[in-house]
Amino acid sequence: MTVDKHVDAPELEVDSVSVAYGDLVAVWDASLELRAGSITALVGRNGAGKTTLISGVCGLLPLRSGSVRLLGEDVTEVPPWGRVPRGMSAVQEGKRVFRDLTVRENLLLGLRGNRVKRAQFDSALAELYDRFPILGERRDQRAADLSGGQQQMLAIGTALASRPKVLLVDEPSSGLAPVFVDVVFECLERLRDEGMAILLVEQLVEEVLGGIADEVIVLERGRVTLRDAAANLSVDDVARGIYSS
Ligand SMILES: Nc1ncnc2c1ncn2[C@@H]1O[C@H](COP(=O)(O)OP(=O)(O)OP(=O)(O)O)[C@@H](O)[C@H]1O
Repeated sequence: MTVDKHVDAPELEVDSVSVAYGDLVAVWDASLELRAGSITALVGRNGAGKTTLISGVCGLLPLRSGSVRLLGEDVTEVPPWGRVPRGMSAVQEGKRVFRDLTVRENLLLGLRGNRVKRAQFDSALAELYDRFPILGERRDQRAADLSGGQQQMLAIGTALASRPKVLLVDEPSSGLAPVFVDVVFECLERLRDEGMAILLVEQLVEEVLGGIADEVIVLERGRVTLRDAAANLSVDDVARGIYSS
């Protein structure tokens, strides 16, 4: 019998990545793997390097060393816009939506930015409204008039326009009331259950361990200090990882 060696291959392989701002190295030698149908949470205190790592992985910041493989292909030298059609999409921190545009206009920009063909706009929008009914109901309203949780859903919906296999999400709970955090996390869990590989930067350690994460990576002063299945970890373990150095 022939065994397909790609069956268990990770969707994303980040190998010994370092990222610097000039002389300041903010991430040292970080490695991680994302598998289909899983959520990996990246935790660490403020300034640990979480956003820097995610920016290096999606190509917004150049790597000082190391490599990134996406669906088996080395994309280390591929610019961020070239990674999107290859299957990677990112949601940056702070609900990056265009507040003065309507929900529909925001989603259309996402479709255009992701090079979806014009003839497919209607079906792609219908798919997004199906996934997020509240966005469908409010399609003609300005994004500024949505709640924080709905704006975060819109940001995620825009990132989904390219039908990514790998989704990087930077602190989607930031600034949200707990009820909206639940809604956003449910949305991420649904995407995971549909087979997406998700890297989630998150400060809410209890929520991360309480169900949403399959794997947890702790980053401290730019270095990975702990990496394990969420089921094997307690909040204290993670706190020790964060405060060990
Ligand atoms: N544009 C920049 N120029 C120079 N240094 C930066 C820049 N952005 C971040 N840093 C530094 O890099 C380090 C890592 O910052 P980063 O934003 O990645 O941390 P973080 O873990 O995402 O923090 P937070 O949870 O506060 O968002 C910090 O020391 C920060 O001061």
